[in-house]
Amino acid sequence: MAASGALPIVDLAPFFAAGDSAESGNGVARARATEDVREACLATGFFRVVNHGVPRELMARALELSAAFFAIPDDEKAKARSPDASASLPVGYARQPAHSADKNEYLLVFNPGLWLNAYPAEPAGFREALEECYEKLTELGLLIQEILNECMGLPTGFLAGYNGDRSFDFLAALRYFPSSSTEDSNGLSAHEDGNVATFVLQDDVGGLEVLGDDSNGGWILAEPVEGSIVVNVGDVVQVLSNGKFRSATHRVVRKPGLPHRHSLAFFLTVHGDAWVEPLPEFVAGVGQAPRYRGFRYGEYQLLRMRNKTHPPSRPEDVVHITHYAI
Ligand SMILES: O=C(O)CCC(=O)C(=O)O
Ligand SMILES: [Fe+2]
Repeated sequence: MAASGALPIVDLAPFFAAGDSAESGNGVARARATEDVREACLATGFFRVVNHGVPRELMARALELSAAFFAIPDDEKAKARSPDASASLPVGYARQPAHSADKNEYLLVFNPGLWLNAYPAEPAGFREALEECYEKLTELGLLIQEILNECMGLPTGFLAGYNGDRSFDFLAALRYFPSSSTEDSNGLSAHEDGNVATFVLQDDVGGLEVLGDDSNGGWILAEPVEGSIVVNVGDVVQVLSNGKFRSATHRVVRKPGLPHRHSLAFFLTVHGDAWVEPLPEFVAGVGQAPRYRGFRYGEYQLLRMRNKTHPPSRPEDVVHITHYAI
């Protein structure tokens, strides 16, 4: 059961206003927002942003067009897939296999400026809405990365330099199937995201839940709030911070009697060649032993993908970030 309690709200307006000297009202407001992000990352790893720079009209339009896309017949949706089965990226439409515990279908879009995506022909305007969302969510992602840099106490611009390549980010348009009272309610099993941070827009159906920290226990409902974007930190930040910042555990639950649920999730990631290990600021600098071995991000991504394509028969063989724990 989802515990009551709400996600912390972070107002990003001061980052879009002019004037950023530490003494100005704006500087104070930025510092407050940064502290709010820090507290959320130390607790559950989840928060909600408002005044985030992604136009409301665009969010509503993208979700509406996404619903229109998923409503077309399956054989039509299946056409929005890479024509080349050996393509290096899983662009386009896919549906969870029937045996999967996850009950959803999705359309994946990679950086439109760098990759050839597979878009559906219908509905008109969907491709444009996805590409606009991609651009705006990348901007938001980089702003949040800058804020994380600040709240992790890293030298100015460190994360921007470490993660300056945008070729592995992606956007997922998701649709969850309604659940009948005779099946279990899982929509997306409890998991942590492997990336830097994830940004979720959702319709008004609800179902995204976040695992609370020790003080509030249980699952917290990330309720739909129009115009807001739910943000969670992923495994890369957890490792860089040597476990100090939480990669949030979350899931999607389907309640019987509710219609399909639609969401758009943007994944800010690092390049596959990026080396991920606890940063000195969180290890030697503070007299702590590293809690993770270093790894190449692409290796972790492949192992996680194999969890899905070849689910291990023993649950303990599913690869999580604990794979690299010392
Ligand atoms: O659909 C959502 O609200 C969340 C999706 C998610 O957690 C994921 O795709 O990793
Ligand atoms: Fe997730």
